[in-house]
Amino acid sequence: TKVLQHGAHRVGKRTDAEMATWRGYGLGQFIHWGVYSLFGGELNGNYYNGAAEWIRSWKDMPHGVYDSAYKQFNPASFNATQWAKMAKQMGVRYVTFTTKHHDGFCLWPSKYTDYTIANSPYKKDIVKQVVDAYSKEGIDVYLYFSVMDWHNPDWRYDLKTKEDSAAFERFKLFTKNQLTELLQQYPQTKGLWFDGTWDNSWKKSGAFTDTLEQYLKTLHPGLIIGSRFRADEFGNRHVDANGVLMGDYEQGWERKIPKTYADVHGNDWDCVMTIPENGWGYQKKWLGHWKSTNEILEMTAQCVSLGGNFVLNFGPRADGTFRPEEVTIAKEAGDWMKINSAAIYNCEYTGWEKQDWGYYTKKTGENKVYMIVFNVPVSGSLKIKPAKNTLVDKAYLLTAPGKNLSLEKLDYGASFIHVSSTGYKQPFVIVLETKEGSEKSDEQKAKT
Ligand SMILES: Cc1ccc([C@@H]2N[C@@H](C)[C@@H](O)[C@H]2O)cc1
Repeated sequence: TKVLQHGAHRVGKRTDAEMATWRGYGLGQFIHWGVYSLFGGELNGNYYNGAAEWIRSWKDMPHGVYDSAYKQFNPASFNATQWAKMAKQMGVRYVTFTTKHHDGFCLWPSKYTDYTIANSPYKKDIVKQVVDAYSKEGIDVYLYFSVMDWHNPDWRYDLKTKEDSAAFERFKLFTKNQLTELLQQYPQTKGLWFDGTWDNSWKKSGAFTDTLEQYLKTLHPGLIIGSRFRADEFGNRHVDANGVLMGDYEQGWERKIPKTYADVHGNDWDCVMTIPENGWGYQKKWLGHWKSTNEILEMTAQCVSLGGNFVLNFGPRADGTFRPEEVTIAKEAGDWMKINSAAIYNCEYTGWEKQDWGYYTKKTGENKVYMIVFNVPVSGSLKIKPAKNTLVDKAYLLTAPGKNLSLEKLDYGASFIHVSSTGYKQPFVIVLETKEGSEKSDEQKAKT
């Protein structure tokens, strides 16, 4: 391994209480809201075929049109309490909210630029309303912050000239100042979700990113920052030159989910996901397929079963209302979570061999394993193969703890759980009560 000045400062997961809370969330909400929400991916009847929050970069979008649109941003009926109650009902344990996206428009009254909500017709501090309302509902708040800032004239994609470097020095100070005011104005914030850090200018600023991260954590002890923030002195991102994660959790799973536990390399991680195929800000027209509630629940179960959190994005309209599809998903997912959240909250990877019917989760130190069943085979026989030195005492539906399901022992320590093969409209949870021990083969039994 190389001796790095600005690589990872910790190998393996954080072991403090704040990170343990983060690890147990299971389900989160992402919200993308800003000037881009005014356009909804459309201008003069033409639709941008990229992600709606990137519409400023569309060749058909004159920068002057986009950069003056904030003068129309006036969500008079915005009600952060309604947002927070919808999120509470959905069963999310944390929310990640866009304070400033790539366009540079600040949803808080930043002292370091005029391009903020304070100079819009709405005037009021949106970040404060969101932080206060969600915290009041008991939902932890994380702030999304884009380093890349298309509005700030000192932003640079690369550092080629002395002038570039002089400008970027000003930009780095601007970034540090904005992050300082966010943490000082909104101290309830539990973490920062960084984006827009892939360009050479930032990759060439490894030492600065290291110093800044340490400064932020000194300013706000316990602060949680993912792997998308830092670069090491060689410009490596997410993992340093020695392959060690730089950050409190792996932040690379954007619109994708790891297939196996090996893919997560023993790190904490979250997956952030859109309901349509792509697009985070409000889009008038969702292109292609959008996910059903059952698909969302399956992604949630898949993430928790591999030790991560699933974070579902909502893109409210410029007036602060949500699309009906989003309201429906929040309601339906919440109804399922009300019954089944024992298999999601504070759950982790079990190490049991994955089966086709769905996903295993378990709580640390509990002699229970949860089966979250999505695909019941035509036989109605669900195969289970406990981890070695683990026996299953009994099995029952989470919703019917008094009624044991029939467990048929098979060879090699496997068993069948026989359930009805039809009639399912949504996933369900089976509880396996476990104990230490190993299956005695017939020969072994015969010997004793
Ligand atoms: C190529 C690319 C860059 C940035 C993004 C941003 N990350 C997501 C969390 C959204 O904020 C999206 O705009 C998506 C794709």
